[in-house]
Amino acid sequence: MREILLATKNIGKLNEFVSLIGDYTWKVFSLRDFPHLPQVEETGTTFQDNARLKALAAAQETGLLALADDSGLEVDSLGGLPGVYSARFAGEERNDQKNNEKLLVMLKNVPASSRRARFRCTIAVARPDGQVAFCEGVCEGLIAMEPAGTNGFGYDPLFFLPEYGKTMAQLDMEEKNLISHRGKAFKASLPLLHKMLSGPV
Ligand SMILES: O=c1nc[nH]c2c1ncn2[C@H]1C[C@H](O)[C@@H](COP(=O)(O)OP(=O)(O)OP(=O)(O)O)O1
Ligand SMILES: [Mg+2]
Repeated sequence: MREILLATKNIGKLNEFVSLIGDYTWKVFSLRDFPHLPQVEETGTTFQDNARLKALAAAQETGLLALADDSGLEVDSLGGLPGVYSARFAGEERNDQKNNEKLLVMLKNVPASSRRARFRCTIAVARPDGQVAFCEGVCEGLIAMEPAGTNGFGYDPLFFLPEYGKTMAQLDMEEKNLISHRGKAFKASLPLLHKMLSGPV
């Protein structure tokens, strides 16, 4: 059977990928199946750099085809921040609640009309032989004035989707996967996955 390693430590992302992979007849591994792999430092300055670092390390250390995601939130009125630093926005210890609070404070006096933002996701698919390919997905929205909803993770409670009248955290996972940056990037990656699985890994 085809095998793929989902190289993320984020349980929210992992659940979304497992749901996205859904019916495909792949055997899916996660980093929990390889607890002794070293931590990958996300030293890149772009989503692509960090996605490559994570996917390549996982593929080379396990011998499996590996898929990694580097993603984040770009807020126009903050010049694209927190961007590639989204996970570490309020400090190295990575706390979603604190990140959301910091974002609201920074946008305190910003009116609704200037709160445009987008989630961006770059997926890297890497083979143990060092071959890497990338896909991207984007989801446009607005930063809400206060959090709403309990689904999802990260900045979902603050990410308002005008066409739904809901935040991302008020959608269920299937709804989120249909429109999210990650869902779009994953769909775009399917031909790549098939291509990279077709040769000997
Ligand atoms: O759908 C999303 N809904 C809400 N927030 C999101 C989403 N997608 C990314 N984000 C935020 C969370 C985190 O603050 C950062 C990702 O950081 P990022 O380094 O890619 O992921 P991570 O450290 O959580 O896990 P890992 O690197 O092991 O995949 O952007
Ligand atoms: Mg990370």
